[in-house]
Amino acid sequence: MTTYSLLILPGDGIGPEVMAEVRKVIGWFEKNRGLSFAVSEDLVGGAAYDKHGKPLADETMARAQAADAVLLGAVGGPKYDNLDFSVKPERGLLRLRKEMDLFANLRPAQCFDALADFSSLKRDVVAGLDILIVRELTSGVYFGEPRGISDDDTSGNEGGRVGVNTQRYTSGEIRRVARAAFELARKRGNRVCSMEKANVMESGILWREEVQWVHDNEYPDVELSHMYADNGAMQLVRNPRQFDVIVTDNLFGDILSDAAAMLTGSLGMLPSASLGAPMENGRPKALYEPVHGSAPDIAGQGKANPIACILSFAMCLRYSFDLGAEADLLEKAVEKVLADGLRTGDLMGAEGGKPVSTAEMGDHIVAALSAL
Ligand SMILES: NC(=O)c1ccc[n+]([C@@H]2O[C@H](COP(=O)([O-])OP(=O)(O)OC[C@H]3O[C@@H](n4cnc5c(N)ncnc54)[C@H](O)[C@@H]3O)[C@@H](O)[C@H]2O)c1
Ligand SMILES: CC(C)[C@H](C(=O)O)[C@@H](O)C(=O)O
Ligand SMILES: [Mg+2]
Repeated sequence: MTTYSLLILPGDGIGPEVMAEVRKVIGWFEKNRGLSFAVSEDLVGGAAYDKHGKPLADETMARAQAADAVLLGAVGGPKYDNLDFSVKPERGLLRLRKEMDLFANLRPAQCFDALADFSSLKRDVVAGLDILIVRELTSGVYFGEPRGISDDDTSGNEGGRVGVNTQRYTSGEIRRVARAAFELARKRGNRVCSMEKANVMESGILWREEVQWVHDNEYPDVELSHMYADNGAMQLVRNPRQFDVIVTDNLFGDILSDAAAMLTGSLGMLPSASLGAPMENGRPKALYEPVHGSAPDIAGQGKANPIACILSFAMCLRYSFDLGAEADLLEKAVEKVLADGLRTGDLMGAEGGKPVSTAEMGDHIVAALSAL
């Protein structure tokens, strides 16, 4: 029997709360489906800073590199907002992404039928929505050099300081994430829309040209369109179902995926997979995490929606372990509890529903797994 090694990094705020529910799901698959996971747990973000004085210890980084897959909750919180930039909780997450070279961040936004009335958009606009944002995750303005804050403003204007970040992309970085998007599109609706700002940024011009090059040379069968990212944001809200796969850079992908989250009803619904190149065993380097953050406003109150984190584990089953049937089952269990009207606070609207806590939602999903 194959044993899959999983490193769990719950992190901060609601991270540990939602990850506890994923643990229940993992336990269910071990007991009922004969799967075997070697699960270990470690610290990231503020929790790691409290213990080690940095948001990711080198030993944790090494364990992440060695694991078959990493599951992460969330990092950050007001307690750490005034720390030096180099040790902020978010730097721990960015180090994992960069050093594991997780260049393709898959952020699917699906609207479950039971939540179509709950979205801030009309049911007609979001019902049946199933789009996939592929966000480049290891380059762009998040990592470009030069960067920093200096006293170099010589214009004579007040303050005198300058903040600098650099948007930088190479052909290779663009081509590899474009390939990931085209591959995924072939398994879905066979359409890719690439978003950048080629009208104002040279990096956007290169992005457009390289995505087109990959298309023309390697994926001519996939339908490709290009859109400016600001228009893309508008189109996502106007008519999101026009899209199948969206491929975009690190910063635009961050923003567009939060916007896409609200199409599904709540940020608490959106999972993600961050994938790199295949390891020796053929599996991609991978980290799975909800799109949402540590939600300090509701942390410690049992209010967090664990579905984004649980669906991230479904993505882990599918993309790291090739367990598509198990992933489908878990997604169906989520669909069932939503159809049964169970709602964490973020999903409670005028149409009502049965209010449940984080732990109760996890219990119901596990019960649904047994019932399906
Ligand atoms: N991947 C990550 O770890 C990640 C992602 C985004 C933000 N952050 C960090 O989290 C902290 C808070 O950031 P923020 O407030 O901008 O974003 P956030 O995603 O934490 O919260 C935004 C809003 O959504 C709600 N929300 C988020 N997840 C939810 C869930 N599962 N269930 C119910 N409601 C949920 C929150 O209560 C809040 O009102 C910051 O330190 C930020 O840097 C971390
Ligand atoms: C916490 C932060 C570093 C992160 C990002 O900006 O990538 C988050 O917003 C995300 O969407 O995963
Ligand atoms: Mg974000």
